[in-house]
Amino acid sequence: MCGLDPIRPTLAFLGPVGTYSHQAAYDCFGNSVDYVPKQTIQAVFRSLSLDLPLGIVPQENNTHGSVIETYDILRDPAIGQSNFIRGSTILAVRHCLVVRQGVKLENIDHVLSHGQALGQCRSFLARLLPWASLVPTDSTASAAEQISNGTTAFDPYRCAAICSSIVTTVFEGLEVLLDSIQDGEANSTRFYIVSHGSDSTLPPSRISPVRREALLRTSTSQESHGTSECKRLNFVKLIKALDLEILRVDRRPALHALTFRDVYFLEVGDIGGNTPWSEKLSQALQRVTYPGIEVTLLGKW
Ligand SMILES: O=C(O)C(=O)C[C@]1(C(=O)O)C=C[C@@H](O)C=C1
Repeated sequence: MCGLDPIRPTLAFLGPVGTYSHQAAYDCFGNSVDYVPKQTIQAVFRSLSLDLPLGIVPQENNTHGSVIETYDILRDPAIGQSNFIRGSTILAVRHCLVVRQGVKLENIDHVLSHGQALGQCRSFLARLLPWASLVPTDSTASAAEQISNGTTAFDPYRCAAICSSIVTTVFEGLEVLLDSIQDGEANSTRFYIVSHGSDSTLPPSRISPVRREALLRTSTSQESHGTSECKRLNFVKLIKALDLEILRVDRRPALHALTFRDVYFLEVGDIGGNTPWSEKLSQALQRVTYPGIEVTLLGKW
C-alpha cells in the first residue's frame, strides 16, 4: 500500500482515522506500526495476511457488554488456524456529541454512531434527545465523517454523531456540542490484538500483560452431527478437566445446523507454577479431547 514503510509492520483497525480502535492501537504501538483503516470488524480479520500481519478489534465494553460482531467472527474456523488473538488492551472511552458547526441540540433529529456507542449513551439519549432517531453506522468516526462530508441519507445540519472529540481534528466543519455523554462514569472498552500466524513477533508495545491468558473456543463438532458421537457439551466436566482459571465465558449460536448447540468462548488464565504457558495449555487441551467435542486454542498471550 502506498505511503507505508516496508520495514514497519502494518496493523488493521476499524476505520476511518479517529475511531476508538485506532486510539487503542496507537496507545499500544505508537509509531512502531503503520495503521491501515478497514470498514468493518470483519474486514479487519479478513485482511490479515503476511503483508498485513496485525489487527485490533473491540471485544467488550464494561457498561454495554460483549461486542457481538467480534464474537460472531471468532466462530470462523480461520481463527485458531491462520489468525490468532495475541493480547488485550483497555481504553477509557469518553463519548462526545459532535455536530456541524453551529447546530444546536433542538436541531438534531438523527443521532449516528456505532451500535456499541449508541448503547453506551442510552440514558443520555433518552434524557436529552428522546425525539431523535438512532442510526447505526460502521464506526463512531464514520458517523462523524458522513456528517462532515454530507454523505448521510439525512440533512447533515439535523444530525449528530456520537464519537471521540478527536474527529473534530480529522474531519472538517465539525464541533463538540456536548462532552462526556456516556452513561457509565468509568466507561471502558477492551480490545483484542490479533495477528496472522500464532508466533509472529509483535512490535514493542506499551502494554504489559498482567498474567498469562488464552482464549479457547468449544462446541459440538460439526462432523459428529447425526452420529452417535454427537454429544451435548458437558461444560462442568470440561472446565474441571482444563484445570485453569476461568476468567470469562461468552456464548453465541453455532454456525452449523444443530439447533441450540452453542459455541462457547472461554478466556482462561494461569493458576501459577513454573511450567511454560504453551506447555500448560497443550496439556490442558489434551485433557479435554472428548469424542464429538471440539476445543480450539484461539490464541495465547
Ligand atoms: O467505532 C469505533 O470507534 C470503534 O472503535 C468500535 C467501538 C466498539 O465496537 O466497541 C469501540 C469502542 C467503543 O466502545 C465504541 C465503538
